[in-house]
Amino acid sequence: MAQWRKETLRVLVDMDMVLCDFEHHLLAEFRSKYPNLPYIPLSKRRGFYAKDQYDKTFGSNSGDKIMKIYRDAGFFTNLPEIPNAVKAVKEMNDMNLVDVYICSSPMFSCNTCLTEKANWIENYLGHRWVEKLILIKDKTLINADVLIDDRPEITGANKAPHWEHVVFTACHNSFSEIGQKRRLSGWTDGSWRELISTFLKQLQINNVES
Ligand SMILES: O=c1ccn([C@H]2C[C@H](O)[C@@H](COP(=O)(O)O)O2)c(=O)[nH]1
Ligand SMILES: [Mg+2]
Repeated sequence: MAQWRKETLRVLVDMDMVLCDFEHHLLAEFRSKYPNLPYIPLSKRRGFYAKDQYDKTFGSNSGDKIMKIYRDAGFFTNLPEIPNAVKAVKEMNDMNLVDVYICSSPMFSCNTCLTEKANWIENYLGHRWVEKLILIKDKTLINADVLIDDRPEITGANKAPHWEHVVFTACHNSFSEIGQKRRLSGWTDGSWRELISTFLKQLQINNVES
């Protein structure tokens, strides 16, 4: 019987706070809309949901204002790029034996979020990449080797996802406890190459063993 050999490293790359700067844009919009209201500078952001921290710090009126901003049409299309993300992801996908997909959780409470996320990918990465876009609430259901994502805890229906979660450093998680997980601090210092090379070596070892 022919042996099944897995030959490519499948990498999932998240969107918000990995490819696109959700937090920076959210704060800029909040300050421009409400110049007289108190705000949380990015250096003081803690916890995944901005709304939760605004609720706790300034009351739910402030949290509701924050939420309204990211639910408004145009918010997701207009997110700026995380520095060097597009170049790095394209280079990663061009590496021998590496196949990159974009994997993002859509926000169904925002009517335009799905199409805006696809628009962002088309605008920044190009039309071909829209076919590599996976929009799903539960990332544990996707079979891949690596997931690069800023959310420190990723849980879902599959209690033992195949991928290894690498935590991408963002303002809200820089002080979060991440246990044994690896971190990627950004796209500008080239450390993503070493990370992917380590995974590739592991894959080659597994291929030889199988
Ligand atoms: O404060 C926040 C931060 C994020 N969200 C939403 C917006 C997105 O739909 C997801 C995160 O998407 P990924 O591309 O998978 O990072 O979470 C929010 O509602 N509030
Ligand atoms: Mg994210």
